[in-house]
Amino acid sequence: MKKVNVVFGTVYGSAQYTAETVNGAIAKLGFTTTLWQPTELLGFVPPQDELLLVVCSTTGQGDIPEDIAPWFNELKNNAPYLPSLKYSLIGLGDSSYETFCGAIKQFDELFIELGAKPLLDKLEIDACETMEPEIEAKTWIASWHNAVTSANVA
Ligand SMILES: Cc1cc2nc3c(=O)[nH]c(=O)nc-3n(C[C@H](O)[C@H](O)[C@H](O)COP(=O)(O)O)c2cc1C
Repeated sequence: MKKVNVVFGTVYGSAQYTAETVNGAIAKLGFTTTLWQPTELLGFVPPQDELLLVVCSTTGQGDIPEDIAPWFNELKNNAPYLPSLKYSLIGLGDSSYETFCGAIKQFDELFIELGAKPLLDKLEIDACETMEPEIEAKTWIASWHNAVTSANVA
């Protein structure tokens, strides 16, 4: 089975808890996972023969949290070409902002620029609708697993 890299960006900790929960759920499915701390990410170029899952909240006005912003900027500036990379995205946001889940949308645009391919539609979790984003994310992992299996990339 492929290895899975789980990375997260957070301000108040919800995205971290969500990332920890999905990391556990993916490991339970039999995948080998690495849960990266945002501080460890500088210099990390996602290996293209492994899967990438980004869990990220939005701050400011559609902005990327400060903890993961250096990695985002590094990827943007270095622009590694990653045509074989399959990525998945979970965004945490609040639909009372016009820039709902703006950070995960920025990640989506960045990975498309780098040539990477989304494994399935991103999940956007709305704080107006749930206080427990990790539960929605854990349910979504079933779709993620289906996509991995049907794309035959496991
Ligand atoms: C100061 C501030 C600014 C925010 N800006 C946005 C935003 O632009 N778009 C959005 O969708 N959510 C926004 N949010 C909502 C957070 O993304 C949401 O509450 C999320 O669950 C927080 O996750 P975290 O604990 O991982 O940081 C904002 C929240 C705060 C407190």
